[in-house]
Amino acid sequence: MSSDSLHAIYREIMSASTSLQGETSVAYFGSPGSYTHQAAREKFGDSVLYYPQTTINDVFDSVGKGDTTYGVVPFENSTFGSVVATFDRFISSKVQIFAEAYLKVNHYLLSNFKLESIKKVYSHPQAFGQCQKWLDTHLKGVQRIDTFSTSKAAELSTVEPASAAISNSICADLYGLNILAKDIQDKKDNTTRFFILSTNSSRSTENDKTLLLFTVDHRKPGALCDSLRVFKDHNINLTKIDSRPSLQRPWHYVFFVELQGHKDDDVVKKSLEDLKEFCLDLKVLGSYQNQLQD
Ligand SMILES: O=C(O)C(=O)Cc1ccccc1
Repeated sequence: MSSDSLHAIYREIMSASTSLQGETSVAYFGSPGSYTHQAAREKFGDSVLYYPQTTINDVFDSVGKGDTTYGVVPFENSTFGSVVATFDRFISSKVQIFAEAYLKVNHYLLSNFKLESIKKVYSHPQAFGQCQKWLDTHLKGVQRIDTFSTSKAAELSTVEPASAAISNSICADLYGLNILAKDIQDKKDNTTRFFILSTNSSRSTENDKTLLLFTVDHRKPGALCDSLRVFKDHNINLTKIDSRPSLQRPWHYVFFVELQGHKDDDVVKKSLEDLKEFCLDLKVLGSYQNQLQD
C-alpha cells in the first residue's frame, strides 16, 4: 500500500474518532471545491462539519467568535507569493495558528465553450498570478475577471456565455464543466501553504515553527537589523520574513517573521524577551508543527 493511501486511512480514522469526542466544525475560504476546501479535507477528513466562507476575513471571524472550532486560509504560494488578505487580517486578529498544511496546486482551464471562442476568464487573483505565462501564450488579450475563489469562478463560468474558469478537476465534476487544458500553472511544483486557525496553538513537538509580527521605530537606523540580530544571537533559524503596511501611518510597516522553534521553548521565550527591547509592538501568531519534509 502506498504511503498516500496509508495517510488517507489514518486521516479518516482520526477524523471519525475526533468527531466521536464532540462536533468538530471547520470554516474554510471559498465555496465547495476550492483549493482551501481541499486542504481542509486533507487535514480533517470527511467526518467533520465544513462551513464555506466567502472571504478570508469571514474565516477569521468564524473562529474568533467561536462559531467554528477551526478555520482554514491560504497563506502563501511557492510561485506567486504571499496571500495579503491573510497577512493583513493577522494584524488585527486574536486567533492563533494551530497547524500548517501544504497542497500541490495544479490548475485547469474549465469551460463549456471552445478555447477559440473564450472572451473572458474568471479566477482568484492568486490563480491568475500562478498561470501568467500560460494565459499570455494561449489566451492573450482575453479579459481576466477576479472572483472570490477559484470554485466561485467555476460556478460563474457555467452561466456566463463565452467564459472559462481557472480552477481544478474537482470543480469540473462539481459544476459540470469540460477540461480544456490541464496543468496550466507556470511552475510544475506549484504549492500553496495554508494555515489552520484556532483559538489556541498546538503543543510543542521536536519540529515546530512560530510566526510573529512586530513593528520597529523607523526613525532609528538599524532598528530592523537590531531586532533580527536577536535570533542570530540565540542561534534561531528564520524560515520566512515579509512586511505589510501598518495602516497606522504611510510608509510604516509591520514585519512578519517565522522562526524554527515553539513559543514555549526556553530559547524562543528568551529571544522574544530580548526582541521586546528593539521593537514597538510584538504579537505571537502561533506555533505549529513543521510540515515541510526537507
Ligand atoms: O480560490 C481558491 O480555490 C482558494 O482556495 C485560494 C487559492 C487560489 C489559488 C491557489 C491556491 C489557493
